[in-house]
This record gives sequence, structure tokens and C-alpha cells, in this order.
Amino acid sequence: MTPMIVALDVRKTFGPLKALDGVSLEVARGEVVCVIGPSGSGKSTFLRCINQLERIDGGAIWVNGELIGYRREGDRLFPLSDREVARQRLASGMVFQRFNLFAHLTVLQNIIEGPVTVLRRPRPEAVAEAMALLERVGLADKRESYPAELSGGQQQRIAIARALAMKPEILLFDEPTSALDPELVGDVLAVMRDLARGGMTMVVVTHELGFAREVANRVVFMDRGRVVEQGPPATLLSNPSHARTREFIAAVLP
Ligand SMILES: Nc1ncnc2c1ncn2[C@@H]1O[C@H](COP(=O)(O)OP(=O)(O)OP(=O)(O)O)[C@@H](O)[C@H]1O
Repeated sequence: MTPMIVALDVRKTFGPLKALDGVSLEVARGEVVCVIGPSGSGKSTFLRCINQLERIDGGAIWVNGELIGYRREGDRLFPLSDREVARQRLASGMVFQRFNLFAHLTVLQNIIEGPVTVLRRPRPEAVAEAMALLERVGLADKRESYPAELSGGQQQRIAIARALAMKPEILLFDEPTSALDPELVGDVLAVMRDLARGGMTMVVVTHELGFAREVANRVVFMDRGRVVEQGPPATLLSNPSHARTREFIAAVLP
């Protein structure tokens, strides 16, 4: 079966800095991959490239078999227009560290905004689907609240519901729990665990090694813009082969 994500020798530079220095990774359909690594190792940049928030400088990425950022005409490839990129980006939902909800919209309005304005879904259907998603993340009673009235953990669960409302093929999480108070982390991880069990393909940049151990099919350790090693969580987290991975895990684990 076609992998859901294929990244091949992906390069991204910011001036002289090689944020991604030849990253290759395949993610199977329904697989949950956790990406770990020190600050500045390129984890967020990699997610942002998959989601086309950044354009890559070299290599290629396919999402569900579709080469991102380009269209083919005969033997030649042409960069997509902004509009075509926007259409392609719908395949990958992204959940950010800082929720990024619309402050002036209620919870329900936040969730139906994309389906109604971008996907042109009839409003009653969008509302019904949004309510089902709110049930799923355990926040149906908050539909009329504004983001500022919710805890960080609740806002993040709404952000997940909002991403799901766009029916993405993959979900990308960029440190979804690192802005939360410790007691709120569990509820967000529970929603993510649920999605993983439901078969969603997920790439999760996280410092929650417990979550990685329990939920990930594979853990990828990045350092200085490269994938240093990857493997099943039990192997990578308990018995890594590379000294850099060992040092990192020793520093992060309590
Ligand atoms: N828009 C940008 N302009 C310039 N440099 C950038 C930009 N985005 C990222 N970088 C640099 O690229 C490198 C990789 O950053 P990235 O955010 O991907 O790392 P990270 O592994 O996600 O780190 P963290 O865990 O701290 O979020 C860093 O050195 C960062 O400063």
C-alpha cells in the first residue's frame, strides 16, 4: 500500500543554517510516529514542510501519493500556485503548541469556520459534525464558550476538533502539550491516543516520552537537521544505538 507520507532527502535552509539536512522518512497509513530531539534540531520545520507552511529547498515530499508543491505536465514539474497549495494543504491537519483558535469566535464557530468557508459544507451539516467532534473530545457543553473562557487543555482539544473537522488524511502535532500546565496534559494525550486507536495517521513532535512509548508505532530521533535513528519506542527509548540519542533521552527522562 502507498505510504501516507514519504519524505525523500528533504532540505530546508534559513540563510546559512541547514534546518533540514537531508531528511528521509516514510509513514504508513494509520501509523503514529513521534519525532523527538533537542531544541533546534528541525522537528517543527519538518512538520511545517509536510504541511507546506514552509517550501522545501531540496528533496521531495508526497502525501497520500501526491507530490506536494508541484504539478506534473508531461515530463516536467511546475510549482503550484498559492491557491493550489492551499487546496493540497487540506490533506494535512496541523495542531500547534499554542492552539491558534480564533479568539472572537465561539468554540462551535471555530470548528465550523473551515468546513463552511473553505469546504463549502452546508451549515447545518457542519454544525452536526462539529457537535459529534465536540462529544469526541469531551467538550460538547462548551460549544458557546469563547477560547479565553477555556483552560489551555480544553483549547487544545478544541484545536484538535477543528483540525479533524476538515477531514484531513494526516494529522501533524507540533508539541501539542508543551504550553500546558502538567495537570491538563493527560486529557489532551487521551484525545490523541483515541485518534491513534481510530487509525488516524499522525506525526507528533513531542517531549512526552511516556506518550511516545505507549502510543507511537515508531519513534524518530532528530539532531541537527537529520534523522539520527528511528525504531519501535521500546527499542529507541530504552536501548538506543547512538550516543546522541542516549544523551538526549537521559537528559529528558526524569
Ligand atoms: N523562519 C525561520 N527563520 C530562520 N530560522 C529558522 C526559522 N524557523 C526555524 N529556524 C531555525 O531552524 C532550526 C530548526 O528549528 P525548528 O523549530 O525546526 O527546531 P525544533 O527541533 O522544532 O526545536 P524546538 O524543539 O525548540 O521547537 C533552528 O535553529 C531555528 O532557529
